[in-house]
Amino acid sequence: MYVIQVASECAPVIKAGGLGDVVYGLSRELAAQGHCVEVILPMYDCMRYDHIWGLHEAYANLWVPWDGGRVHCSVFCGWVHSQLCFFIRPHSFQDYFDRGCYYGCDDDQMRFAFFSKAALEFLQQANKKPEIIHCHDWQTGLLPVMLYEMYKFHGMDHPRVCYTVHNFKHQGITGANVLRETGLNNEPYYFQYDKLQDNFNPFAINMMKAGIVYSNHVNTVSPHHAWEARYTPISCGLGHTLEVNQGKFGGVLNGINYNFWNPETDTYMPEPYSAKDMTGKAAAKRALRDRLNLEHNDERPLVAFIGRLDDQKGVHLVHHSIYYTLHRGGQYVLLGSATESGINDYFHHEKSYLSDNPNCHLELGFNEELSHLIYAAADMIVVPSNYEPCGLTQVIGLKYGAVPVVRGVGGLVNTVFDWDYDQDKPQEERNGFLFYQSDPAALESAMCRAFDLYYENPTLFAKLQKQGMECDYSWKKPAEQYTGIYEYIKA
Ligand SMILES: Nc1ncnc2c1ncn2[C@@H]1O[C@H](COP(=O)(O)OP(=O)(O)O[C@H]2O[C@H](CO)[C@@H](O)[C@H](O)[C@H]2O)[C@@H](O)[C@H]1O
Repeated sequence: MYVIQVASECAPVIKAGGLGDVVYGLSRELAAQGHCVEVILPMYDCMRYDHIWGLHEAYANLWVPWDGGRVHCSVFCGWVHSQLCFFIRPHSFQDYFDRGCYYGCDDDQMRFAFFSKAALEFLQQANKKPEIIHCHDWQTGLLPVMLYEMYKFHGMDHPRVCYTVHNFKHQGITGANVLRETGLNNEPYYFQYDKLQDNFNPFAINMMKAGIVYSNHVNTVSPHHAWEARYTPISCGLGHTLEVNQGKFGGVLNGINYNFWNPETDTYMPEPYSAKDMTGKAAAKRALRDRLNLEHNDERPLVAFIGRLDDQKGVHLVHHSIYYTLHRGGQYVLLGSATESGINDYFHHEKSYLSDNPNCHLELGFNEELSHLIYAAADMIVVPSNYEPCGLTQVIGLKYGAVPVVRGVGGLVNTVFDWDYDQDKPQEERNGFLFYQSDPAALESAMCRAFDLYYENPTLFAKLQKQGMECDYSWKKPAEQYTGIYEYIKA
């Protein structure tokens, strides 16, 4: 099958979080299973050009109809670790993708509406005929609208659209001007409740709702989160839209790419290791302690948090996990970045307060290389999220022998099975610790069991680590599920 992914991220060249991992990992696995896969991305000035091989201009003159005129774009093409990617670069005074950041601009909705339109225009002008266009998150929500309301009538009547929601919190809610600029001119038509109108603001359109309404299939990234989205307020106002579209909505659990996330081959670590021989993990711990000036003391378990410092991730519990770890004699390493200034200030303050502590390091920023070393060095990884559509850090942690301590929400309950209490799995298939309430006492109830096992029964703790490393969260099964969805909507 010929599949084109259209997204705002693809790791490692463009990565702000898990979306990038998914677009890359799924594309590679689909290709390995025999499909032809291409990825269309914005060409940001700040992306990791060092991860692109053979970058060259493939189409010099892509003219994109926009705001009653046309915008001149170039399309570059290159390989990101064997994955063929196209990068769209507009030459307009707005400099949509030359902002030194991926997101966070006042006109984000306009930037990504433009990108979606340019992607379709590129497919049409380059005469590409994908059977499936796979769109991700609100940034590409208008693509199926433009496909079925405009481009279908210009010969693109074949592609079917699969739309994946990675995070219901960010929906791309914006005004009617986006419709005018894209050429979706019939405002009263799109401002209907069963079309693009936001469910709560009658004067706004909702780009994620647009993707849900117009795509042939919609999914989120774990079965449990799909259930939460239907039956709890976690879908942030889109519950009724999902109810109406329930026949085409489901959940596919994310995988991770074991070529990239694998302690046996990871080049960011000092020594490789595997479930059979864990000596390399001790070397990673030494390297991390050296790098971050932490005390060298093998008695202390190393606890880590890696992720966006955002309300979603349960920052109040992340904060509590630092002090609980120190109280239990452990070491703590945090790697995270915050976009909200309040949260950012809070963790900067915490960082300076703890700066002299030899058992704690807070690294505030985004650092792919360091994240690999932390996963490898950690004994436990904490994921105390308020909500979590899937979560990748616990799955990566498992592969590196970091035992996950997670809150039982979203995809975390589809991937982590409690060592003491899981009702369905035998103990030899369990891999971590869970808690359910979102308060410090609940977090402690799980962390306490992890620390007790580490201190009181190291042999069993090592067994638990190995069981986690042997779990299979590769992309093989999820990619087969996506192929099934593609086949179904294509028929
Ligand atoms: N400061 C930092 N430095 C280096 N690396 C960092 C980093 N902060 C995060 N990362 C990396 O980014 C990825 C984050 O994965 P998450 O599952 O937490 O994604 P996120 O919440 O962004 O995305 C959303 O999409 C994904 C994919 O569908 C869902 O799993 C998730 O639940 C949903 O919220 C991991 O690879 C992690 O190592």
